[in-house]
Amino acid sequence: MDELQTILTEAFGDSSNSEGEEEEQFLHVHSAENKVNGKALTGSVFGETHNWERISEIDGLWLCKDFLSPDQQSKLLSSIQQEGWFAESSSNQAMRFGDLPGWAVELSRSIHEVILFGSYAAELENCEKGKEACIFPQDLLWREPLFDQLIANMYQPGEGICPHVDLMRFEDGIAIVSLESSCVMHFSRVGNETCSAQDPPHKTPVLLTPGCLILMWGEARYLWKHEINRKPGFQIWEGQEIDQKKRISVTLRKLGRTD
Ligand SMILES: O=C(O)CCC(=O)C(=O)O
Ligand SMILES: [Fe+2]
Repeated sequence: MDELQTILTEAFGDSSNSEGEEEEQFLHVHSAENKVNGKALTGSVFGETHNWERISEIDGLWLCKDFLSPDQQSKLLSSIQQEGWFAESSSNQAMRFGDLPGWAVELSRSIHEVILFGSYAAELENCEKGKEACIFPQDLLWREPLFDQLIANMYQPGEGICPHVDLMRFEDGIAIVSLESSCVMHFSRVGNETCSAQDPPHKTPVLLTPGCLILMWGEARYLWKHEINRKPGFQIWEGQEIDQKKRISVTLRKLGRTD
């Protein structure tokens, strides 16, 4: 068994013997391959390669565009649909605390795995070291549970979310999975607000495509606001206005301790 597989097996157990077998398992570890000698390293989870991108302007902001395959996205969407949260047109948000639904536990586990693979790949490639290269700090990655709160948001075309920093009641280390429509999420530094049209605050755009995962920790979580403005004229990427559809996102966080 190769080294990476050993680490994963130690961390998660044998994936063929996973818990919650009554839940449909929409994510599985199919293969793990690495090439320690060559330059190329393929960290593969669910039989696919995952690429991590660091948003260089913002410390602690990471994007994994290919987190979920189209098939995995459909399965996740149907798990969400089965919850019935968005059955009524008036409802566009659902929150769960504590014990998360089985599919969300599985999603958290997959997030843990892709971070672990990505971190291991970066270490083997021996590229950047230190804080800058860290996809997710170890103390956050290994906390138990990784996440115990979820919000599912559904946005119709034109709907978004105002600039905000997530509440302090949540710990550091937040994950957001995007489904259906692509959108641009903008990040702006806290304290850089200006109302002047001549001097608008600098915003960093990040394209969230269906199936992508973003992680926010440290500065990205505490010192930057994030927003999605889907009003006409704001969803521009590479000079083109994004064709908006309904969008669903799943945000996973960990409640802070109250003691
Ligand atoms: O829908 C999203 O992608 C973002 C959601 C969000 O920022 C939040 O719920 O705090
Ligand atoms: Fe947020």
